[in-house]
Amino acid sequence: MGILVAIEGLDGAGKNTIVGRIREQAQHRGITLETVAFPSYGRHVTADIAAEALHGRHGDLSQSAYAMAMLFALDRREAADDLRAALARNDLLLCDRYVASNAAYSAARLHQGPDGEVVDWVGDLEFGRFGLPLPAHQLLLGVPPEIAIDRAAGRAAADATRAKDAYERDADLQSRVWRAYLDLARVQWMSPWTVADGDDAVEQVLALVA
Ligand SMILES: Nc1ncnc2c1ncn2[C@@H]1O[C@H](COP(=O)(O)OP(=O)(O)OP(=O)(O)O)[C@@H](O)[C@H]1O
Ligand SMILES: Cc1cn([C@H]2C[C@H](O)[C@@H](COP(=O)(O)O)O2)c(=O)[nH]c1=O
Repeated sequence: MGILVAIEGLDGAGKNTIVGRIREQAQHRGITLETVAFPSYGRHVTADIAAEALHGRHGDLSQSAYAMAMLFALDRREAADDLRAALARNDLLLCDRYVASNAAYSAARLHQGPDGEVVDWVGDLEFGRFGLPLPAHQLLLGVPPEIAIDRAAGRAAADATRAKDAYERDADLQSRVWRAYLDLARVQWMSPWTVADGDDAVEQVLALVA
């Protein structure tokens, strides 16, 4: 039975890049690993509708923080059996975004803290009612908004399929999400957290299964 580790961070922080580096190092070290990214674009309709809403479709759907969080939560609920199976056959299951993304973005949208109503609602819904596995560890990529926003802009300029969505275009929201993530890490929401980047992030994750 393996462990689930969630990689969290801002849009453009470099989560996908770090996950790739951890995968490469895990292979060298004989650690069995699977990775999964949320939202599950192209696999679950809930994820695709959420993305479409953040690109201006589906009327006023994206205006509701709770409606958006519910779509992201239902996307993970559909993946729950696959997550448990991946945990059973690997040392490490690495999630590029997990439940804490919902907690951080929802809290930031609603101007609430880590002890606010929406963070409790996300935890109760996803870990309680939906029975999603708790992460053994949550790693927040220590990349602040001014850097993450630049990286997301560079990516959008280089790749027409990565145009910025409503969350990525909102610099104030990104700053509040950063604060929300730091708060979740400070209170060690749901499981142990660390904040790291680059080689430190890679080594911290691999040390959990060494
Ligand atoms: N350490 C780094 N230094 C400079 N650029 C980086 C670094 N890590 C990632 N990038 C670049 O920043 C951009 C965003 O990286 P990436 O796609 O890994 O971020 P992400 O956190 O997965 O983003 P999102 O959540 O928005 O999908 C990419 O163009 C990537 O090449
Ligand atoms: C999984 C998840 C994501 N979000 C937010 C975070 C991003 O701004 C968008 C889309 O995610 P991507 O990594 O940029 O593709 O959705 C969220 O609010 N809640 C979640 O659970």
